Amino acid sequence: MTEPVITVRHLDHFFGEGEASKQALFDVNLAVGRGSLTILMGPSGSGKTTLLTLMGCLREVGSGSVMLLEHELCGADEALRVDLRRRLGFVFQAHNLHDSLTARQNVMMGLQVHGRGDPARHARAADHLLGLLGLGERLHYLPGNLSGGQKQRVAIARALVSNPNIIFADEPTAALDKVSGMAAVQLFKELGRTRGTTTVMVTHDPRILDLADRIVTLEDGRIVRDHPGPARNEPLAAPV
Ligand SMILES: Nc1ncnc2c1ncn2[C@@H]1O[C@H](COP(=O)(O)OP(=O)(O)OP(=O)(O)O)[C@@H](O)[C@H]1O
Repeated sequence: MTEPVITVRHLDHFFGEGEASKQALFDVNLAVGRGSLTILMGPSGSGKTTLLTLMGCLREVGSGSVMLLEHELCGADEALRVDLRRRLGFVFQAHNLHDSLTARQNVMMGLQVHGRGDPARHARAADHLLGLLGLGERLHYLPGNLSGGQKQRVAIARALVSNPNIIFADEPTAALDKVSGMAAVQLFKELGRTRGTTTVMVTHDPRILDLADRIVTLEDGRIVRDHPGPARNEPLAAPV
């Protein structure tokens, strides 16, 4: 594996406190290599989203260890987590686009949270990604005039435009047809190859599995399988 950008050790997670407390993750251990595409699978309620949000600094890590980009998240303060989140891209099912902004402007929002910059350069970066995702003709459309799949692709472009170190995606292709779903995941892979961008993705989409470097399956809050995906380009074992 390339050097890990995420290392999870003995991670437990509980929702609620006292008698109402419910354990959602049990002793999860995982290392994710730079530039790889890791898929998290498993039945509903198995803990995929919980794990993704813990690794993505969207929840506090209370037990065990998560090293993210060389920083420990267990006990990390909000300032560090905010700082780290700036280096991450998120694609979630509820795409949270701004209804009053065009596709281009929504994607540019992904850059504006990083501070001021040259608006013309931001627009060019947004247009480039929207073009790669097949929305070059829809730059000036408002979300209300886009289909569910087109909105999802705008959300993907917004997550990618800041050139994040790691992309966390929860069912990013659920609303997409086969061609645009594959194109989106190919783009994640391409970014992995050319820029070392790492992707961790929850999906039930069997069409995507062929593109995975790694497939991790959760059940009842535990990793029950962790194996190389078909696209893994390293040899499975060192030759002897
Ligand atoms: N905010 C919460 N409060 C209490 N329990 C929660 C909360 N979020 C998740 N859970 C519970 O934690 C467990 C894991 O949920 P999680 O959403 O991580 O599963 P999942 O594998 O992502 O499921 P799905 O595929 O349906 O999204 C479930 O039993 C769920 O009910």
